Amino acid sequence: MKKPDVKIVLLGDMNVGKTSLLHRYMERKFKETVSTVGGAFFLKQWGPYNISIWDTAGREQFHGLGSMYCRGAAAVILTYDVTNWQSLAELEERFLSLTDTANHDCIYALVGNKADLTDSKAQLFQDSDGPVKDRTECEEECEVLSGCPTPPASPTSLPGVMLRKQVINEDAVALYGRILRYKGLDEKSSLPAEKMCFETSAKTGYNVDTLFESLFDLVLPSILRKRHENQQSPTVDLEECRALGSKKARSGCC
Ligand SMILES: Nc1nc2c(ncn2[C@@H]2O[C@H](COP(=O)(O)OP(=O)(O)OP(=O)(O)O)[C@@H](O)[C@H]2O)c(=O)[nH]1
Ligand SMILES: [Mg+2]
Repeated sequence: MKKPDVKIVLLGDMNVGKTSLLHRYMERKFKETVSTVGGAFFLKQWGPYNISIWDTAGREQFHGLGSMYCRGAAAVILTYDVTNWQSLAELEERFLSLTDTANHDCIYALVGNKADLTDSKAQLFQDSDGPVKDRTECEEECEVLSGCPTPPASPTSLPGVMLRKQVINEDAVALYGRILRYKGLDEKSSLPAEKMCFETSAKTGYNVDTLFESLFDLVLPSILRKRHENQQSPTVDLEECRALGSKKARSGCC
């Protein structure tokens, strides 16, 4: 198994769509999920580098594991659900302190998932690798969501019913500022909120590639630094070895 050059961790409350985001990115699919137990990782080859992306359980009972997964992380994706205000509040109340074990130069992204439920652009987005949905399929999904048939199509009508957006981008931007302050970082010399606050849909794929691939580019300096340090003093990262252990598959869980 390849040794990861860098680690990215997904954190956030249960049900916000962390696992679904990873499936969408790695497998190009939106599929049924079961609530994550513990954590699981995927390995992504990005150019000459190997990036491990860790999915964690949002359920309270696994909370204690969070800081272990964050240990040595170069980036943390703090995920919430745009239709659920509490899921944003939980990031600050419950998850932020877990990132104390991340790298000192760790970068933080705030991700509002399920944008397809509130935003027609996200709902109509078509992942280039995903199956093409026809209008009937969209209408069926809409009926499941709303519990009633969609009105007859008109040139301006949306294919689905929108839910109320409980978290707007400004809320995420404000939280990003508070995260920087919590970390003792200066806003002016940190990555700007506009670059680090995303809205995504794991369901349609909206912004999912942009999210992961922007982060991959941003963690490159961390990879280069780590490689340089390893060349200076070649040591074995015991924690990483223990965590990744004898897993032979490309992805796994623990
Ligand atoms: N409409 C919509 N539903 C989504 C989206 N992402 C996830 N879901 C649904 O939300 C539910 C939870 O998704 P998961 O990916 O399992 O959530 P999670 O954050 O991994 O949850 P835990 O593993 O319990 O922490 C599932 O029913 C998904 O189908 C999305 O972008 N849009
Ligand atoms: Mg999960």
